[in-house]
Amino acid sequence: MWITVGQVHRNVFALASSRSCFVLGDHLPFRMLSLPRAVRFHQTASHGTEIVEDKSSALTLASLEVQNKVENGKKERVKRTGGPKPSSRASALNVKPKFSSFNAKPVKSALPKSAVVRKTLKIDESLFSAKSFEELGLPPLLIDRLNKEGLTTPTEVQSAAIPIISQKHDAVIQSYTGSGKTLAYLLPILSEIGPLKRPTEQDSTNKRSDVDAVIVAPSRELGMQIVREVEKILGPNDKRLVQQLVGGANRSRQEEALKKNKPFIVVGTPGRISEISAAGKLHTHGCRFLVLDEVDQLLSFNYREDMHRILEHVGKKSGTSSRDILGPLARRSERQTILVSATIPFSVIRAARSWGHDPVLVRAMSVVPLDSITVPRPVLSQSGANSNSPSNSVNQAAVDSLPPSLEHYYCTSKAQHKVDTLRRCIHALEAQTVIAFMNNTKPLKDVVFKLEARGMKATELHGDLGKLTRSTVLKKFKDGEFRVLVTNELSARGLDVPECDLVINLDLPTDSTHYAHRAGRTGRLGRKGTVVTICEETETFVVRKMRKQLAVPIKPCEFTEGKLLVHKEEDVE
Ligand SMILES: Nc1ncnc2c1ncn2[C@@H]1O[C@H](COP(=O)(O)OP(=O)(O)OP(=O)(O)O)[C@@H](O)[C@H]1O
Repeated sequence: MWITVGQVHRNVFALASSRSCFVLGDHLPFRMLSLPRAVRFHQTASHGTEIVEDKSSALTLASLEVQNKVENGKKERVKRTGGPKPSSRASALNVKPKFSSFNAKPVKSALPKSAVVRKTLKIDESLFSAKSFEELGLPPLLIDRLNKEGLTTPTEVQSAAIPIISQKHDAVIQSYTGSGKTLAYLLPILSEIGPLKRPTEQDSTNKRSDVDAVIVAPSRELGMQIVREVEKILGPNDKRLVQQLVGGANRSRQEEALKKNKPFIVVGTPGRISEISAAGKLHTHGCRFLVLDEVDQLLSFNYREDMHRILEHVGKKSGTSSRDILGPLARRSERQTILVSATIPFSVIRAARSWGHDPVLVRAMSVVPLDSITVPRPVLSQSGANSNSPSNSVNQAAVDSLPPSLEHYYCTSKAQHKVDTLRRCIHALEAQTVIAFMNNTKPLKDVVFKLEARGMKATELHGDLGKLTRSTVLKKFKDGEFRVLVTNELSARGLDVPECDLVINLDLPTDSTHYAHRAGRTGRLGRKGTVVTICEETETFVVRKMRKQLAVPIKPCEFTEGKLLVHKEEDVE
C-alpha cells in the first residue's frame, strides 16, 4: 500500500493555543541535536521526497491523513482512527457524522505560504489492516491476557503504533479522544518488559534493580486510570508489578511498595515521581521506556522543573554525565521516548525531535517521520503573541482530537437559570451519564445542591478533594450511582467513562483545545455522544469562534417541553 502524505510541511501542526506549550518547545533541558537519522519503518518501508508548490490555502494536520478531505469550502469529516475494526462494537454503531447543513469554511493557516515537501511513504499494508492482536506480533502470554479481558481487535491507532514502537522508534502518538491510545503504547511496552513479555536469552542472567518503564500523566485520576489498565492486562497475580506514584497519596507507602514489590513499571504524576526519584528511592537510570501521556499538558510551564528532572534521569545510563560530550545523546539513546496526546502542538514536535532517535508521528492510518515536518519557530511579540505566529494560528490540533461521532449544540441562558437549562437538557436528551464542566471550583457545590434539590443525583469532583474522596466519587459515578458529575478542568483530559453520553459546558472553555478535551469525555471508542454548551447571549460569539476553529457544526438549540429544538443554522463567517 502506498500512502501519499502531501503538504506535510510548515502548517502540519497548528499550535494548540494554550498558554502552555510553545514556552517549552525550545526550552526545557533539550536542544535540537543534529543527528544523522536513517528513518526506518517496517522492513518494507521506503520514502521519496519531492518539492511541490503550495497551492492550497488549507494545509492542516488533517491533510496528513489519507482519508480526510476538504471540499468546496466544506470540511467533510470522515470516520477516522476509530474503535475496533468492523467486527467490533464501534463500527457496529455505524456512526455517521451529519454535516450536510453546516456551512463551515475550511481551516486557514495564519502562516506564510511557502514550498512544501511531499513525502511518499511505502508502508507495509499489514500495518493498518490487523484484525487481531496476533497479527501485530504480540507475545502469546500477552495475547492470552488480552483475550481474557475480552480485547481481541486492535483499534486503528493501536495497529499503527504497536509495530512502530516494537521497532524501537521514539514516537509521538496522536489520535482523537477515546480511540485507545493507552493500549497503543502499553502493549508494545508489555511485549518487551514484565511477566508477559517475549522471552529472550538474557532473561535468566538479568538482575533488575531499576524500573523498566516510567509513565507520566498530569493528573492523579489519569495516573490511576493507567495503573488500572496495566493491572487489568497483567492480571491478579502480577498486578503488584505496577506501582502508582501519584500525588496526594501516602508517599512512604509508595516508597515501601517500590522496595518490596520491585515493580517493573511505575505510573505517576510529575511532582511525585521526581520527588521520590530525588530522594533516591526510585531507580530509573536503566529504564527503557518513558511515556508522557497528555504530553502537551506535561510540557507546560507548571510542570517544568519536575519534567526536567524526569527527562534528565529516566534512562540515564550509569557512568554518563551531562558533561560527557555525547552525554545527552547517550542518555537519550538508552530509553525509548513515547509522547501521547489527542492534541499535538508544534512544541511537542520540536521536543520529540530533539530528544528522540528516528522519531515518528503515529496516527491512525499514517506514520510520518518527524524529520519531514517543518515546524515554525515560536515567535513572541511584546504582547505575547504575533498574528503570524503558530500560537495564533487556527487550532488544527484540536480539530484532529474530536471524535467524529459527536453532535455539538449550544443554547443560551441567563447565568441564574443555567442549572435549570442543564436539567431540561438532560431530560430532553434522556442522557444517563453526564459530565458538566465549569471553570472554577467554588460554584460546583452550588450546582450539585440545586440538581439534588430537584431530584437529580449529582456529585462534584475537583482538585481540592482528597485523593481517596476523588477516587470514591469517580468510582460511584462510573458505577451509575450519580447521573451528573459536576467538575472542572481536572476531568477534561484522559478521563475514561465509556458510558458518558453527554458533556455539558456550563462555563465556556478557555479555547478550542480545552473544548476538544472536554468534549472527548463522551463519544468514546466510536460511541455516540452529545456536547452542549450553555452560554449567555453575550457569549455566543465565542462559541461561533470555536465552531469556526474546530470546523464542526455547533448548532444553536433550545430545550422546550422535554424536547431538543435545533434552530436553523445562521450564516457562519
Ligand atoms: N482494542 C480495544 N478493544 C476494545 N476496547 C478498547 C480497545 N482499546 C482501548 N479500549 C477501551 O477504549 C476506551 C478508550 O481508550 P483510551 O482511554 O486509551 O483512549 P484515549 O485515546 O487515550 O483517550 P483520551 O485522548 O481521552 O485520553 C477505554 O475504555 C479502553 O479500555
